[in-house]
Amino acid sequence: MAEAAVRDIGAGILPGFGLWPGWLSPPDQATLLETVLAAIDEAPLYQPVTPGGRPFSVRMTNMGSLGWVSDRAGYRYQPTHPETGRPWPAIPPMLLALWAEATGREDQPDACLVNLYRNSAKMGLHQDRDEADMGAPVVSVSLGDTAMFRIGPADGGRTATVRLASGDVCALSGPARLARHGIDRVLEESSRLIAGGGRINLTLRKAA
Ligand SMILES: O=C(O)CCC(=O)C(=O)O
Ligand SMILES: [Fe+2]
Repeated sequence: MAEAAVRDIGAGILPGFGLWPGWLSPPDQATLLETVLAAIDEAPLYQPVTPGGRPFSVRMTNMGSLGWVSDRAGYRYQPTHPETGRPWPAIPPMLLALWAEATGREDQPDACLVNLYRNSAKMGLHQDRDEADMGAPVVSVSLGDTAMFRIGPADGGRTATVRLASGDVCALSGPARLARHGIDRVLEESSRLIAGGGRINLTLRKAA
C-alpha cells in the first residue's frame, strides 16, 4: 500500500483535489486487479445507457452494498445488478483500507463503481452528485492504461488535464467534491497490466 514517499500533488491543480501518483506498487496493482476480475466474474460488466437512451462507451459493474446505475429511468444507486438481479460483490478490504488512508475518515464507502475503458471509450465532463451526502469525498483508483483526466471547478472556468496512470489514486473532497471531471481519452498500450489492454477505474463513494 501507500509508502510515505507517495505525495499528494492534487491541491496545486485544484483546491480539494487529491492526487497521489504511484500509490499502488506494481504487485499491489496486480493483486487488486485479480480481486476486481473475480468480482466481474460474479457481477458481469455491462453497457449502461444514458437516461436519453445513448449507450455509454465504458462498460460498468459495481462492488458494495449499493451500485451506481444508469438507464432510461435515470441515474441512481441500487443494491442489485440490473442484468443478473443479484447483489453486488463486496468491496475488497484492500480498497476499504485505501479509502481510510486517503480520506483519514473512520467511515466506509458503500459503493465502488467499476468502469472499463476499451476501444476508445471516454467519459464526458460531469459532476458526481447522485450521492445522498455530498459532503463525503470520492476516491478513485486507476489500473491499466493511462487516462487523460480533465478536471475543473464546479462552477465552470478553466479545466486542467492530468494523466492518471496505473496505480495512481485521486480524490475529490471539500471544495473539489463537485468539480467537473471526465476522461478525454485513454492512451492505448501504455500499460501491460490488463490482459487485452484497456483501463479499469474504481470509484469509491458513500452513496447512502
Ligand atoms: O474513469 C475515471 O477516472 C473517472 C470516472 C468517473 O468520473 C465516474 O465514474 O464518475
Ligand atoms: Fe465522476
